Amino acid sequence: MLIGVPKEIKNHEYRIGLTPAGVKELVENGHQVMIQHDGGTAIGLTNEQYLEAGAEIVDSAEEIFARAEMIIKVKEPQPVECAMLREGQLLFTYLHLAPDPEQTKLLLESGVSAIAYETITDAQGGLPLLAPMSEVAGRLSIQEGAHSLEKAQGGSGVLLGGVPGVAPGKVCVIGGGVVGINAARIAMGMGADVTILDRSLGRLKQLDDLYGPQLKTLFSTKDAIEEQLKTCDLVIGAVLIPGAAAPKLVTRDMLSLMKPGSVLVDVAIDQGGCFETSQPTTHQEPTYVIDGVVHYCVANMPGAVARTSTFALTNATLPFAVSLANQGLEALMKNEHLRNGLNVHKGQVTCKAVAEALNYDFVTAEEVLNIQ
Ligand SMILES: NC(=O)C1=CN([C@@H]2O[C@H](COP(=O)(O)OP(=O)(O)OC[C@H]3O[C@@H](n4cnc5c(N)ncnc54)[C@H](O)[C@@H]3O)[C@@H](O)[C@H]2O)C=CC1
Ligand SMILES: CC(=O)C(=O)O
Ligand SMILES: [Mg+2]
Repeated sequence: MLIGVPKEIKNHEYRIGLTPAGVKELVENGHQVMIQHDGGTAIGLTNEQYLEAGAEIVDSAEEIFARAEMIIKVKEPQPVECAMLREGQLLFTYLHLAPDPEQTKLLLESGVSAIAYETITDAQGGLPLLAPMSEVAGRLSIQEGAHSLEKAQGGSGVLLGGVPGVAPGKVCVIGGGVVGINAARIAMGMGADVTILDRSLGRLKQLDDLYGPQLKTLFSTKDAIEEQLKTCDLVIGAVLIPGAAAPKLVTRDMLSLMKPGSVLVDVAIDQGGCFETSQPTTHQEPTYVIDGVVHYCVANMPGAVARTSTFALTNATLPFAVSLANQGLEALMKNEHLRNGLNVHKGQVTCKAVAEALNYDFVTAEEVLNIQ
């Protein structure tokens, strides 16, 4: 198969869809890979390294989109990229369609078969291609939150770890999945006072078993969240209902419960955000203030640490990319977990949560792929 990897064009997005090692593996499987010129240069992955791995270096995104049978990316295609997709082509990337009617419409119009990293599943009920970026974003959320608490950033001036004789800052993490546990781990490492909330008692038990009394666990209700808002310095939004728009767990009214200069980091912003006042921001201008509360809502957080993130992402995507390259759509027919990634196929929505969020007819992947 001829595979194309364009340079990412989202604001301050320096990740790339394949590392040179990933290219080498695909080439060894008998495939051809095109990498856009300087696609990885910003993170030290040079054109020479890609050439050595067996890639063809191609000057323009236009040529890559025109020639490739499968496009491998990181972020959801931007409108100019959607315009270059076509029927019969595979798109393998993050999509986050539920909160994004415009992109959904463009993908449907293109006829492309779009497989979203974030809805591919595994046998344990996890999301193996979302997990590596959730690990990055979870860890980064505390780094960004700590920075946003600084006075010069509009924060209250609290040091999360405190110092001898001064209490540490309080961190509340809403959602105890992959983002949540990674955020909690870093916050505890910095010496903060950390509470984590989830609606899954099983998950809270796991977290309690792992961290003991150093981590406080709470069942997530409106009341529990309101109580936390009154005392917390930093709140991390880390909930997910797979494929669906995030539930709004903190309303604008509830901001008045918070101390001035407190910080909300809404990691769930890529699914629309779990705070009512969240609006997607960029690495260039990551924060804004509403009712005295600093909001950090960057939808591509791992792009800030693009080198680490690119290696972590390719580690997880590569086995699926190889399988798609070897078998095309057959790979989806054979593997139900990969099939769960199919969101859009030849003008139809094949992810139930996306169809429900955006009012489209839902057709199962089995139906569109003619699986009996
Ligand atoms: N902004 C960014 O750059 C990035 C954003 N993300 C996003 O972060 C979010 C979380 O991802 P993961 O941790 O991987 O998901 P996950 O599925 O591992 O964890 C989500 C957790 O939320 C819990 N939950 C659901 N409803 C809840 C509620 N009402 N209250 C408390 N907990 C609730 C679930 O029980 C689950 O434990 C997703 O929207 C994901 O797309 C992930 C990576 C990067
Ligand atoms: C998961 C996601 O949206 C990201 O890594 O940018
Ligand atoms: Mg989007």
